[in-house]
Amino acid sequence: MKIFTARQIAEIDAYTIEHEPISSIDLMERAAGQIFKWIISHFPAPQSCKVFVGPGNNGGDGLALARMLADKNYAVEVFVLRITDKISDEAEANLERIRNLNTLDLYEMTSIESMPWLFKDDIVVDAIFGSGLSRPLEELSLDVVKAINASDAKVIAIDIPSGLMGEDNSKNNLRGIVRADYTLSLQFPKLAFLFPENAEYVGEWEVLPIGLHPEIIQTEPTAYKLLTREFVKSLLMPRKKFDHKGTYGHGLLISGSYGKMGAAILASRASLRSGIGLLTTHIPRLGYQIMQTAVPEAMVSIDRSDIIFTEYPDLSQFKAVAIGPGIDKKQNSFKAMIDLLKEVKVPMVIDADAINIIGEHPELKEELPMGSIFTPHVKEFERLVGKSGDSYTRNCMQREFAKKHGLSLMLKGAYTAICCPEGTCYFNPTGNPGMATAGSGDVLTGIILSLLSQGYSSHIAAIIGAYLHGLAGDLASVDVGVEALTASDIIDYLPKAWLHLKK
Ligand SMILES: NC(=O)C1=CN([C@@H]2O[C@H](COP(=O)(O)OP(=O)(O)OC[C@H]3O[C@@H](n4cnc5c(N)ncnc54)[C@H](OP(=O)(O)O)[C@@H]3O)[C@@H](O)[C@H]2O)[C@H](O)CC1
Ligand SMILES: [K+]
Repeated sequence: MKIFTARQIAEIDAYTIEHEPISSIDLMERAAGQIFKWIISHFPAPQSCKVFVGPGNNGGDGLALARMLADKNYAVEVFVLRITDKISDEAEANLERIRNLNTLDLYEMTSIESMPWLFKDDIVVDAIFGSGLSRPLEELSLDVVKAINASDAKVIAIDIPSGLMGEDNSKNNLRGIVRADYTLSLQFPKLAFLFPENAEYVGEWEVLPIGLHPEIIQTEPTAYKLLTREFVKSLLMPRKKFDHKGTYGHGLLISGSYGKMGAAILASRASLRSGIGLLTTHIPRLGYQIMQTAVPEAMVSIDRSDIIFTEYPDLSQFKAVAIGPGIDKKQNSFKAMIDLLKEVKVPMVIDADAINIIGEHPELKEELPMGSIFTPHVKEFERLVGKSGDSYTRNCMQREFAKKHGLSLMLKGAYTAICCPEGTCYFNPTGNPGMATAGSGDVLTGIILSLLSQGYSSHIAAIIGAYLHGLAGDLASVDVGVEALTASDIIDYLPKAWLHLKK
């Protein structure tokens, strides 16, 4: 699903009005109708509804919604914030439609003195500002937002919480943003919904389709996309009857150190559960027996060191290489890593301490094989790319790094972001907080190595890998819950995740 900027949404809106064709007031009626349907299905018993309305079309949506709710016997009070003399034509028309209705109460607010008391059982509809917000809130709108946030009422934001910018909130006044329980976004999610620091404003969010024109949605370019099952499924390569294990590639996993052999086991098992033809796992000598016992399907390559990674086998037979899970940052590992980066010609997955080694030796960034995939969590990301004060800026740095070095850079977390060399950033919707657990990243590395070895191109392997990993975690959490979920559970649910994805 494409994610557009506020400016693009306005263009898509205008295109729809011209080419469907539909009048803009009817499009607003359609948007309000969708929100109305959502509210009556989630809050079916008519109850007290206080609708706060701003000067633009977001306010217009709120006014049309107020009329619909009043018609359905909800006790509706509408508060029109007189912030400026300007009011959009559609908001004005919807204001006229309710001005003489006796089914609702209409108030004009010129100061915070007329702010009503908000009760716990009230539904507050936030229709003050939408995608047309151009600057941080001040004066009356700021005061109203603070009062809404101080209440216990259930807050439903239309399109986007008022005060939140669709993309960049690095210079915003964070005290002037509505903290919604639910955000009902029209047709597309906003980029800001996918950043962790905005979760407290957005609450639970849903996208409500309002029938914007499919032609422009398809042709309008965007750098941001939210993955869907249909899209990820469309990337899968079919398996053919006469395929053999050579068809699905031979991958090399460099993993494990003294005390961290579990990482090698987890990544190997995940790789084997994701369709790889042959897997060789290179480990320090001490791990030999445990590896052969725990993962009999994997071949083992033994390092001369008992405890760390210091060398690697002949690379000619491998279609892809993964390095990082459970290795250490010792000097000899660093030396072996330099040699490996210079020699390797196939795509690589670079994870964990392998990322940290590169972060500590920035000169290595110039050696990175094209088509590599980096899979840092936020701390590793900072060591590799640099620090930033907010997620939007971090995302810009991430996209820039991927483009500059010609590689895929995945930032792990809720809505894992995968930035590709050509500039697109995909966000992954699968996964849950139970997956923030030891070994979860090792499993992901194993899955991606497996996909690369099977011949998927780097960014596609990263996309399928992230989606599948999160899906396995989601399916596991249904049965084991989020607290008890372990990395081994994610592996155990990979078969179900594959079936679910291909359904
Ligand atoms: N997705 C769609 O296609 C549809 C969306 N709809 C709804 O429309 C809004 C967007 O409407 P728009 O009128 O563009 O924007 P707003 O409602 O957010 O309001 C813009 C007006 O507010 C002024 N403004 C902006 N920031 C501030 C501020 N901080 N303080 C005071 N005033 C502010 C702005 O003035 P400018 O000076 O910036 O020009 C505008 O006057 C969308 O979110 C949906 O809810 C349609 O209903 C259906 C189709
Ligand atoms: K809003």
